[in-house]
Amino acid sequence: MREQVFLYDTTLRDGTQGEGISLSVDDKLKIVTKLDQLGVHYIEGGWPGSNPKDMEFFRRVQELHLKKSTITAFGSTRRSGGSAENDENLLKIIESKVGTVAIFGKAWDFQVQEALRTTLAENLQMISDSVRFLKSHGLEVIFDAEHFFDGYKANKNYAMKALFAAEDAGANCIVLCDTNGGTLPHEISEIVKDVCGKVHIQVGIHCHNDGELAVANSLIAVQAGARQVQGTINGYGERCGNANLVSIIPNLQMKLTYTCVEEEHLKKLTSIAKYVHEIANQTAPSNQPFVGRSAFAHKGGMHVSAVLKHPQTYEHVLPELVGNNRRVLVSELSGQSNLMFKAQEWNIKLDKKDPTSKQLLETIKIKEHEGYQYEAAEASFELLVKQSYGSLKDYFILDYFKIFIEKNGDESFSTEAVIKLCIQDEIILTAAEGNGPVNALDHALRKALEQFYPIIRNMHLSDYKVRVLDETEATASKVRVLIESTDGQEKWSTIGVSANIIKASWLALVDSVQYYLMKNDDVIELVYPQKTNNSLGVSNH
Ligand SMILES: CC(=O)SCCNC(=O)CCNC(=O)[C@H](O)C(C)(C)COP(=O)(O)OP(=O)(O)OC[C@H]1O[C@@H](n2cnc3c(N)ncnc32)[C@H](O)[C@@H]1OP(=O)(O)O
Ligand SMILES: CC(=O)C(=O)O
Repeated sequence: MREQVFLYDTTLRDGTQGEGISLSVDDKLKIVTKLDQLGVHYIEGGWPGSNPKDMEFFRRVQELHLKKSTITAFGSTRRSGGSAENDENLLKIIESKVGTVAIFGKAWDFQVQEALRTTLAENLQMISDSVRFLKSHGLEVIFDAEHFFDGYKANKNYAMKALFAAEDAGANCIVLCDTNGGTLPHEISEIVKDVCGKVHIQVGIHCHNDGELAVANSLIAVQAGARQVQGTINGYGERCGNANLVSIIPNLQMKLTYTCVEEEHLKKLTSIAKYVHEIANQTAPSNQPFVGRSAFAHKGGMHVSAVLKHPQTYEHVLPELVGNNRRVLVSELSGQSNLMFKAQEWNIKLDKKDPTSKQLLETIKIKEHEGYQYEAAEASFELLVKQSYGSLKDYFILDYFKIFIEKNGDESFSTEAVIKLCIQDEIILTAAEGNGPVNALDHALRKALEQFYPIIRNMHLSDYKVRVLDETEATASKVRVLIESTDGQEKWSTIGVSANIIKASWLALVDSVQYYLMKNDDVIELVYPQKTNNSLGVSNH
């Protein structure tokens, strides 16, 4: 029988204490909807006594019809020397109309003396008064014992008294917080076990990641008896962050024997992690466990060879179980197996023994040595494979291009490109201006191609990156140009390498256009059959 572990998400509160994370009320409401769909039990919306935004959140969240999640408010125990009934923070919690609240109180004598500047007895009274007050208003009360593990190590007797004060006042759950994030797994295990043997209400765990152990500490706390786990999506939070629920959930559910969410909801983890990164305006780390783009990306030839035989050889879980997917990267570290996998994706039949495959692998390794990086430019790689196997239709031939850059008297520069192409036996000469040489070339190329392939209007370049490959050569250095393009739906990346930045850009640009035309060949054939029935070569590769 699997035991239930309750999830308590604090992305909207502790998560926003992370540097660079700021969420509007609308952002918070969107995240709440997703967490409810995942099946998170508690969602801490914010601190009503902190700011008007959080107060507005608690007003508006009542309009959502949540299926699974309970919204909770956060706050501290009453101020030292005051009364709970008159405490502004506690009154704001009541005003927020939540049914559940988490209040934090000090469990470390050092903190009581240094941060609160009050007596140990008054702190226990603050905990007790605050819990009792909130309970008298009919709330479910979760008591977050701040700095519990440091407090336990410094003065176990006092740390336990803080917990008993909350329990005796009627708290429903006691959460042990590793607030400074420095506790080690074996300490967490021993201390949680001890506490679970001494209190009679549910015990929870709240870990920070300062020792990069927040996930491990949360898991071991559950094994030691904790039944509520607090954390954030993607591990956002104060300093180095909170325990990452996106990793905790599959570990508890797939590796250990606990239930947190319904089995089929595990598949939502990848999309929810991405969604929250997007809303929080954060770059998703590609190596994020379980859900990152690289979490199941295999690069070494040996690994790919084995994974193709059985995924378990280099994967700890199947990617689809958490909504992710397996990827194979191509680089100088590839073997034939990498090529086989990629070719399969494009419906090309490759034979490991075929000399063309061997030749292709050698070409890749030589090109990577020259500075190409195909794992970052899969569209260029696909073109290379198709060209090697003679299945690439060429759409235009470059005769020449010329670029004119003029510096005018008023400090401004003007740039113009002239291009001559052969497209379907016709010679086309176009000129265009741009705000730089690559932009002018792009415009001139499009002007020529649009006459034959109007579909080209649907695509544009969305990113252009240049990397100097050998800095010691200064302006004579080789450069790698990576271009990202999009048609509004798909994105693709292409690459060019040369000591001449214009040439490198041209190579990447031509690949980008060529790739788009190739991907839309059926449309081109359908709409302009008379213009595509010959095959012309572009000497780009
Ligand atoms: C471990 C955690 O993550 S706890 C959550 C931390 N998060 C935040 O602080 C974000 C939201 N905070 C805020 O908006 C503000 O700090 C407020 C509105 C809550 C308080 O603001 P201010 O009244 O200006 O106080 P300030 O932030 O400067 O100091 C905190 C006060 O709370 C007191 N305090 C700290 N912990 C507790 C506690 N558990 N119980 C009661 N009082 C506490 C401190 O002693 C200090 O009191 P002092 O001003 O008498 O020295
Ligand atoms: C309560 C809380 O956020 C902490 O102790 O880290």
